[in-house]
Amino acid sequence: MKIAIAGATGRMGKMLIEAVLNTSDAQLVGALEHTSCPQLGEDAGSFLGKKTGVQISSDVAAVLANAEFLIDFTRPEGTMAHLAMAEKTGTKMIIGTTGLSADQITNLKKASSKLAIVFAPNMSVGVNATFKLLEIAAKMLNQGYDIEIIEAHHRHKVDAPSGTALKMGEVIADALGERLDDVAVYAREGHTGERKEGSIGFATIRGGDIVGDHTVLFAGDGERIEISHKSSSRQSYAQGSLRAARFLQTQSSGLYDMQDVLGLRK
Ligand SMILES: NC(=O)c1ccc[n+]([C@@H]2O[C@H](COP(=O)([O-])OP(=O)(O)OC[C@H]3O[C@@H](n4cnc5c(N)ncnc54)[C@H](O)[C@@H]3O)[C@@H](O)[C@H]2O)c1
Ligand SMILES: O=C(O)C1=N[C@H](C(=O)O)CCC1
Repeated sequence: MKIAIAGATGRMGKMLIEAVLNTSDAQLVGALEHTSCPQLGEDAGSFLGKKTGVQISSDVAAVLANAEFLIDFTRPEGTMAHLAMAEKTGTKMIIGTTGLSADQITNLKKASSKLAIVFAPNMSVGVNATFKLLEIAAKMLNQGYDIEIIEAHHRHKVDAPSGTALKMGEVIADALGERLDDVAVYAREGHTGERKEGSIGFATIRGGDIVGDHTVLFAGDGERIEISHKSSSRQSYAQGSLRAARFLQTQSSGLYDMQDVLGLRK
């Protein structure tokens, strides 16, 4: 698999470069960064003390012309710019960027009529298994349990709630026959009044180097059930992304997520 990495100097970009270099069926063919990145022109493996022969570049057209796959963990505006070029070059995309707007997701859907894309807020196997556990729990605890989603991430994270927390909310709302937009409560402050029955609350913690923790609390009378996932390394996201690339080898178009990649779709 000829793979280019976008956001090559970021937390995920570096993890992905290392994973590609250590994977026998993958070859690093490009490393993208935005035009003001100080490391442009450096070898993409220099942070590992390795020479890969791939320079960090901001030339999206040139990098994508040479790549079968682009793994993109950047920012929504970067991902959209890369997508526009990938549509021209036919480079399949694995997108982990979170915080996309509804319009940006509509653009992804349009592009996927001709381009194969995996787009998922969390590439780890464990989180995607947790989505299934939440679906089962929500169906079993659909009366008398208040649902709250608590997520914690490092101090550098720029979007909230996390894409994973929002997806957990969607999975639960869907299992309960609701639309997340109708039942979500994203913030509480001041005199909020009593909790609205059937709402799904979100709470966000940001601090230190927390890789990513998610807990869904089902709070009933006299008991609480918690379903938690905790990431201790970004490796699980990188390995999931490589699984997504392998999955896309046999797809010529369509928008997929990790449930498709892992064969978990019902
Ligand atoms: N889906 C998942 O499994 C998963 C896992 C971890 C992180 N993420 C998401 O991935 C994204 C990146 O996370 P991170 O911790 O690596 O962030 P980061 O800030 O460490 O890295 C982002 C990289 O993108 C680059 N970038 C920023 N804006 C750009 C633009 N407009 N064009 C091109 N490049 C641009 C930055 O220079 C940087 O190298 C976030 O949205 C995060 O929520 C998703
Ligand atoms: O570190 C981040 O940023 C993460 N973002 C994803 C999200 O928003 O859910 C996945 C977990 C890590």
